[in-house]
Amino acid sequence: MNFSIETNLLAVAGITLLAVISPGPDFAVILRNALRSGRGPGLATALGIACGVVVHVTYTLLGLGWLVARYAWLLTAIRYAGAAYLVWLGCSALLSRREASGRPQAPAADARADLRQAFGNGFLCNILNPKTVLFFIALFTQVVAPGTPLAAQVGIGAYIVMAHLAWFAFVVLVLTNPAALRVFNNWRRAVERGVGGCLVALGVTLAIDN
Ligand SMILES: NC(=[NH2+])NCCC[C@H](N)C(=O)O
Repeated sequence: MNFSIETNLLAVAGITLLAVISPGPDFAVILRNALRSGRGPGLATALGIACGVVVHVTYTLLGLGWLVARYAWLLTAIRYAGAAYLVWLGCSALLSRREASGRPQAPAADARADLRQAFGNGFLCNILNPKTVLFFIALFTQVVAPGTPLAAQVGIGAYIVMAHLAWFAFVVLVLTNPAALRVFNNWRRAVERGVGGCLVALGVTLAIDN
């Protein structure tokens, strides 16, 4: 088959958008952090996710995807670590006692710690998702390589990073606008429990799903 580079780029653009937008662990952790801690930590979570994607893009561009095929235990290890992390995030949302989203009067040091923690949540959640690992390997072996010029491959990587950042930042901005927060504040406990339950369910599914 002889796909033109334009066809390939369109395919990559479309496949990426679908993968980014379809709800999964990253989406759940964005919900958890934006609703719990507000806009700043929500955006820090989105940035963490995007940095996780930078890592996926980097090892894929370096041609290290074959490691996962060669050492199957690598993917298994990522899967169990990711599952445990999601269950932990979910349980902490289920058991959370925090008040008022965004905690406007939080001391500066607390606020910085919140941002760092939120960034780490997004980063780890993304990096430990075996489906994202497989997404990159499949995309770069089936659609991008081997004839695609390196500059185009780097451009595709940058596009995938930006697509994650833009989508998840957009979700955070929507969730933390005043109207949405008013609704959320009336249902705070239920929503936090619901999101926590989803995270635990995603973790358990990841652990038992082959
Ligand atoms: N290309 C990917 N698989 N990206 C990460 C997954 C994004 C997915 N929509 C989620 O919310 O978890």
